[in-house]
Amino acid sequence: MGAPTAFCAPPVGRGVSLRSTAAAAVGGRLAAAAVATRRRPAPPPAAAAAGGRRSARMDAAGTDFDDVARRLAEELGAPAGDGEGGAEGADKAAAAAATENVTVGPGNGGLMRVAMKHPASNQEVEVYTLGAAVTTWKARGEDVLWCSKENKWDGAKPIRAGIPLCFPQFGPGPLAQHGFARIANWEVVFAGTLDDGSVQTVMTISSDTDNDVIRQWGHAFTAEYAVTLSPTGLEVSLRVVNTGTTAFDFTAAFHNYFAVTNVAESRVFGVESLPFQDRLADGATGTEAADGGAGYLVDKAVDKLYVGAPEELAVFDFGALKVLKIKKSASLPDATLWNPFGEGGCDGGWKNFVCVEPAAAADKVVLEAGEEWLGAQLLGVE
Ligand SMILES: O=P(O)(O)OC[C@H]1O[C@@H](O)[C@H](O)[C@@H](O)[C@@H]1O
Repeated sequence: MGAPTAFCAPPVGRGVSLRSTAAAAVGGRLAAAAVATRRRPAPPPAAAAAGGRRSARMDAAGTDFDDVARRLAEELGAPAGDGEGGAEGADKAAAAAATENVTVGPGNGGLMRVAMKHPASNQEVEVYTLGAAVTTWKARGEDVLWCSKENKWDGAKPIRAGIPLCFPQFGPGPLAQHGFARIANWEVVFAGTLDDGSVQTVMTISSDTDNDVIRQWGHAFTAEYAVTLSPTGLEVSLRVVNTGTTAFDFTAAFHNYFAVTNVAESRVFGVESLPFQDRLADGATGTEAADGGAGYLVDKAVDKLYVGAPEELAVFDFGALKVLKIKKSASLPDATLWNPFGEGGCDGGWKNFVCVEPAAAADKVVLEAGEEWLGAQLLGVE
């Protein structure tokens, strides 16, 4: 079968559109739901890639991920479609799938949640409008992402689970740690099935969003976050558009919490010999040791920003004999590796996660008026 090759799925399909009435959550809770079926809206017009970085809309053809996708699809018996729908019957099926595979409603703590299924590949994902937080991703019935048992689900704090979205500031700085994206209430603008059978939800925030911290940042922007399930795996992409008349800059990251059986028996591949900034040593710079292909063993606290990390990174969970793969866009040139390794850290569940976080952080992304930036990652599991 032809595995999807576009890293960022083409935004055409049928689905559930939830304009602000549905997403108009009070304190992050579901207030009302108005559901209609429509075509996925066109994205903002493409603008110049920011700061000379190339667009994150990458073609995954020819990468290991195509092999992952093919194997996954074969193993899981995904339909060998040629992507050429169009018949009336297929249209009806697609329309039905749009609602069958997507459920929108209150989740933990009554917070609004979009739950999506991709039955052909036996994957499920949950995304909350609070922080556009992907909290759960199940592949073949198993959790790939870690979720803290200490979450209160009360909207007061960012959700510690899955893929917190860090924007427009990664780490500490003038704004709250990791920026406002992970604590803002995002508006769902699309949730449904795309023409290629992928299942997607798209959420946005902008300078018009009613949020004090966004106002405090003071820049005119829109941010659109797309979460897509396809036979290839889970893809998330963040598009930021400067809608104002003056330039601004930002940093960003996908703060992946990968679930592992035991962090001390996990190895991270792709960081050997890379330059890094050590956040546990006031940002001191260094170069990671060569690991001879054995990977980085997470056997003590680590909080490093690798500068110029490769496009593909992986975590090997020896306990489960599982490989978690990340393919990141060139617009996210860096990657953080983090685990507090101890009860004194932020969460009692530290033994069961390792964070590998594609980031644009060592250098700020500069967006001139009218420009847009797109950062994306594709996660797979073997
Ligand atoms: O506790 P938070 O704000 O979610 O951050 C968790 C960690 O996130 C990582 O990305 C940072 O590198 C760490 O320094 C930080 O401790």
